[in-house]
Amino acid sequence: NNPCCSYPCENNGVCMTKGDSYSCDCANLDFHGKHCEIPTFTKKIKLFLKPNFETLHNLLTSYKWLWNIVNKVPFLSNYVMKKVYTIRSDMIDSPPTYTSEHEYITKEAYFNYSVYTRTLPPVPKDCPTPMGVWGKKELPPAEDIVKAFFVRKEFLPEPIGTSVLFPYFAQHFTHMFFKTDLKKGPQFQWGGHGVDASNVYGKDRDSENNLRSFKDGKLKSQMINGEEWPPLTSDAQVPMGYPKGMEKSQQYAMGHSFFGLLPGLFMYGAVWLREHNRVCDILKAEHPEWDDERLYQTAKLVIIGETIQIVIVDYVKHLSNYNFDLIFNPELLFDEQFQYQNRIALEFNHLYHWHPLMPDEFNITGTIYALKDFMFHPEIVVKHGLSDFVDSLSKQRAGMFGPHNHGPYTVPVVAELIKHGRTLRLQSFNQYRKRFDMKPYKSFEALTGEKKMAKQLENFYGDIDAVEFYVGLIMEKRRANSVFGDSMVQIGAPYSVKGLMANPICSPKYWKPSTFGGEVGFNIVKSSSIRKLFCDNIKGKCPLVSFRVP
Ligand SMILES: COC(=O)[C@@H](C)c1ccc(-c2ccccc2)c(F)c1
Repeated sequence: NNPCCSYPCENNGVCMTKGDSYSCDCANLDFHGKHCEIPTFTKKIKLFLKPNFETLHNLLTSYKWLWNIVNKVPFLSNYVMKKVYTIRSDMIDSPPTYTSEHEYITKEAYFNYSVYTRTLPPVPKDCPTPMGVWGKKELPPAEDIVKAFFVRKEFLPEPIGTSVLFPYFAQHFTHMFFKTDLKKGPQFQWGGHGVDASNVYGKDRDSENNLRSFKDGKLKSQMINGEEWPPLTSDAQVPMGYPKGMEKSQQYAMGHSFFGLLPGLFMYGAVWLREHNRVCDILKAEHPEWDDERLYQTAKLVIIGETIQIVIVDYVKHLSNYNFDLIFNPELLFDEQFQYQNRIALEFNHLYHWHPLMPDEFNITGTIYALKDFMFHPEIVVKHGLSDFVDSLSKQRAGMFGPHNHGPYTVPVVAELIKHGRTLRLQSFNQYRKRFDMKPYKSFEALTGEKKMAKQLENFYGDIDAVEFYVGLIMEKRRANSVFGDSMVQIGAPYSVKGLMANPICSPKYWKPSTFGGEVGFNIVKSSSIRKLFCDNIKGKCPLVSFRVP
């Protein structure tokens, strides 16, 4: 059978069968030899000089005094940030190379936008085991894995003090580009492959037109108790997945049909709506001669810019837990070869399933809501007011990403995710470790950092090289004072950084004052932060707005 099932080619060499033998294609790689195992001379030097992940991570998350200096010296902080941009982005194939439908390169991979791209091709169908050659003939039932390792017994709080504001930001932000079209299949998606602010403005022109007021560039909204909120679907006809029996007066219209489900998403929908309309007022004051369309389109670009700024300096800064202040500055890449194009990968979608961060109940200024009382009740946010709501989420701890912390409502979601990984024949966790420059784990104990679960995992999978992608991410031991394990950072960071910096607004032709309505708009982008996003849109005293509990 297929000799490529054992993945004999190292360093991203491409395995090609020839009858029942194989050859490794090492073209355009810094390696050669039968298995692309021999580095070229220059590569040897680079590999020697490359600091290993462990040292880098420890350096970045300790030595506060050192980073306080680096953060203050632009020459140094810009140098470090440019390294982060280039090293991370270079890990992503651009143009995209594989899809879930073929284990070899096809023209589909480039021209078919309606599927997620794949960083590693699917395991060939004619292999001895689901993971190639390792492990058992059959993978254990997903339900058994979930029951044994994922189900929450008691809420495990996130160790560094992440607040519930954080996972809701993650969910609202990533629903811009994680839009699986399950009717067609788990490899199909209907998103725009990047930060396109479709979570605010809707998925297509039709939805956009229904959400716009067509006055002064603004989006439709309604005033309730002196605060600005999203309109109702009776006023803005966009598809919102509300359950049948739901009261009409609670059916709010937003950019994504899913956002009516959770008040945390409604909160972000509301604050971005206010921010868009606030920016329109500022732009109109600057350009009284501009019509509705120009105000709308320019405000939209400002919102995209604000989103990327906030994601880098607040959101990613928090989850990386680095002492180094991350910077959003596209100019750092202007003297590099850089592809301003992005394609959302299936693996990025899978790794971003952070449901363990969600608690089972929410404390909003003393009122406790069980998750089931939260769902499809966006009016809770209106009742408490935006200020008290964001303040409460900033004070409540999020859950830890790891084993035994999936709440009951998320168990079916994660079981389905594991099944999708199998349908789409994702390669093993260790294969992805190698693809992202990490050493594969040699034992189950090395992966989990303990004995009990390692033994159980071994009973299920038989071989460490047969552990599935998402299971590996969940079971991986976490480093001290980190939100995630090494693999989540090392695999997620390239997708994340590429997705942010390859946005068109970061390209030289876009990244200039005139794109954002002049210096005023440009400065709104550069000075935005999660705290400012809320405080600029809440009258009176600003509440606590933080991804970390006090
Ligand atoms: C040097 O490390 C990095 O590049 C930092 C900035 C970094 C960047 C992005 C992530 C990240 C990982 C998973 C999902 C979303 C973001 C991350 F965990 C760390």
